[in-house]
Amino acid sequence: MRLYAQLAAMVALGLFDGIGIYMLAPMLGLLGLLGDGAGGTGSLPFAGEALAMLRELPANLALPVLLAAYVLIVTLQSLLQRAQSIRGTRLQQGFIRHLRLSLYASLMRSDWIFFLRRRRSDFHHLLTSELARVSQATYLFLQLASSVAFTVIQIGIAFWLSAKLTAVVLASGAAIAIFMRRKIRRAKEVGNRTSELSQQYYAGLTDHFNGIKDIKSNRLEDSYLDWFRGLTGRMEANFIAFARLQATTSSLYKISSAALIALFVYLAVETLHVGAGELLLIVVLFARLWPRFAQIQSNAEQIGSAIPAFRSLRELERECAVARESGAGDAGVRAEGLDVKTGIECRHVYFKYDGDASADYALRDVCLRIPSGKMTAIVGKSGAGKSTLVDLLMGLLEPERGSVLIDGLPVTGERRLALRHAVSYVAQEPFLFHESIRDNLLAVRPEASETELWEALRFSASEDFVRRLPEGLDTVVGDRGVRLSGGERQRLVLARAILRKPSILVLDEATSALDTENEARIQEAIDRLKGKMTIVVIAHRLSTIRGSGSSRRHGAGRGDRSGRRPSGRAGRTFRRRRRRMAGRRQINATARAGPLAVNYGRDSHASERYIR
Ligand SMILES: Nc1ncnc2c1ncn2[C@@H]1O[C@H](COP(=O)(O)OP(=O)(O)OP(=O)(O)O)[C@@H](O)[C@H]1O
Repeated sequence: MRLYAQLAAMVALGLFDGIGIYMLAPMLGLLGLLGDGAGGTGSLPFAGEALAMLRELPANLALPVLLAAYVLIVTLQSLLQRAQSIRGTRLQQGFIRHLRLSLYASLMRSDWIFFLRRRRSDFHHLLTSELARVSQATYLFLQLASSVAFTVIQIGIAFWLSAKLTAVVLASGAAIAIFMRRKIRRAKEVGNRTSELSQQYYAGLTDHFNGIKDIKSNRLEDSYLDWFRGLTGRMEANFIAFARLQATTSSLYKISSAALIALFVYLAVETLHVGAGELLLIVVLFARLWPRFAQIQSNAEQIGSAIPAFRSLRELERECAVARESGAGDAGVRAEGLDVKTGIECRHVYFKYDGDASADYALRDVCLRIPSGKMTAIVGKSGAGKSTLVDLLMGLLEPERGSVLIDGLPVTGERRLALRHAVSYVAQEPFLFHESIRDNLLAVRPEASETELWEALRFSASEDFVRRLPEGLDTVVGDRGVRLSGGERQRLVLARAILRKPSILVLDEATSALDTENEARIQEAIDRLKGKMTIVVIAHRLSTIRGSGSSRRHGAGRGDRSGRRPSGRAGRTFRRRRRRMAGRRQINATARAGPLAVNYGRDSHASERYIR
């Protein structure tokens, strides 16, 4: 509706402008510059009548009345123009915000695998640079619509004044427009290149600043500078190519305009014998119209160059729609956290990252059970698939075959979201927002009280160091928490995870950056959580898990709690199992408090063993 109102305003503006110009005729007639006869105002519709009416007024009033009418028309036109320009900006910004929102929401609702397959910098690029190009193009589109409406009205007026002359001008205009279509195609090519180059620019910058420590410590600055110099050179050349294209079309329009006016005057005077009033108005109209043609062309070129950016945005939105998580953002679906009563189970789960048939499985035929309210550790060497397994357990990934069950029910659709609502995850590389410690903690539970914040900090052995900071809870942690040590970051992220009071706590090598003392404190705290929540711990080595020396250690290829190899019957079983597992990639999951151990190898049949 707003767009239609805007178009109606554009038409009105064109009419006002035409009337303004048309008023020149009686004005000139009144001043005696145009005759009354067929060659003067007499040849113009209404102009002769208007002049006759003005002449009936007292002599000293005619000119002021005419001038006042002129000022009124121009004032109305300006007021309309003002309203139209504000409405135009509203329309443009409304459209851009809608695009921004729908793209961001689509990204947020896409599944995890979608993010694993895409480069993050592409999202930044699309949501900033490409969106800015689309925003500019939207503004130009409105301007173009306004120019077209204006032009059509003025051509209508010109037709009314002199159909023959207008037909000549329009035919020339059409010929030029056909010729100029090539320029619009060329503008699209330049636009494609702009998209590619700015995508490379964003991706490069993101990578380089993420890896700035490596660059600085390995003295790689010069090679990155060379890359930057090369890319910015190409961007500059591309920009100049576009400016050249625009300058060429603009000068072509100007030259053709001069040639046309010359032809036009010649035809009017020598062949068509047009009257002076008519000729004057048509020349004024076209002198004003021609720049509009040029502007339409220039706008069309710029819009053409932004079309690739618009296409990329639509394409991303389409991809997000395909990757949309079921239940995510649906009206009425309110994900409440699941309460795990008996446990989480994997039944013959297969998973691979690449959809390709020849791609290797990251997990093959995995069966395991994680009892609720206890702590389960998943142990295996690097690349064994621990993180993948945990992502499946958290409902971030879906198995290609097999199923993940909570309390015996498969995790699909809404239950997947509910499961994630119940999980607190502490990643291998802890992430903190560039905000205060308080804000970082409140991000997961805005209603948490000061006491709860300190409790969580105490739990994660962070209380002492936070109290020592000059601004305490209000200390800003820096970009990704750069102002804190790795261990401090890990402890804060752990505090944040606990603050959510999850029913499942997943710790992915969460104590790897801690010294022995702090690790022991955290493990004591985790011990206290047992029975209150289900805890899943990922570790490279069994030794990472507290009490591996003092508690039971399970899994093929390992000795008993004293570190000695078992002898007798147990020893034979132990050696047999070790031989069977030799050469296989394996994961051992040990339940400290429970009797569960899981062993499986990439090429073996999954086996689930209960020890004791
Ligand atoms: N995003 C991904 N795309 C493709 N393959 C992946 C991806 N992430 C992991 N993989 C592959 O899946 C396998 C298991 O990886 P995963 O990260 O689960 O192992 P991990 O046991 O957690 O390793 P680490 O202890 O080193 O973190 C590896 O072979 C890895 O190369």
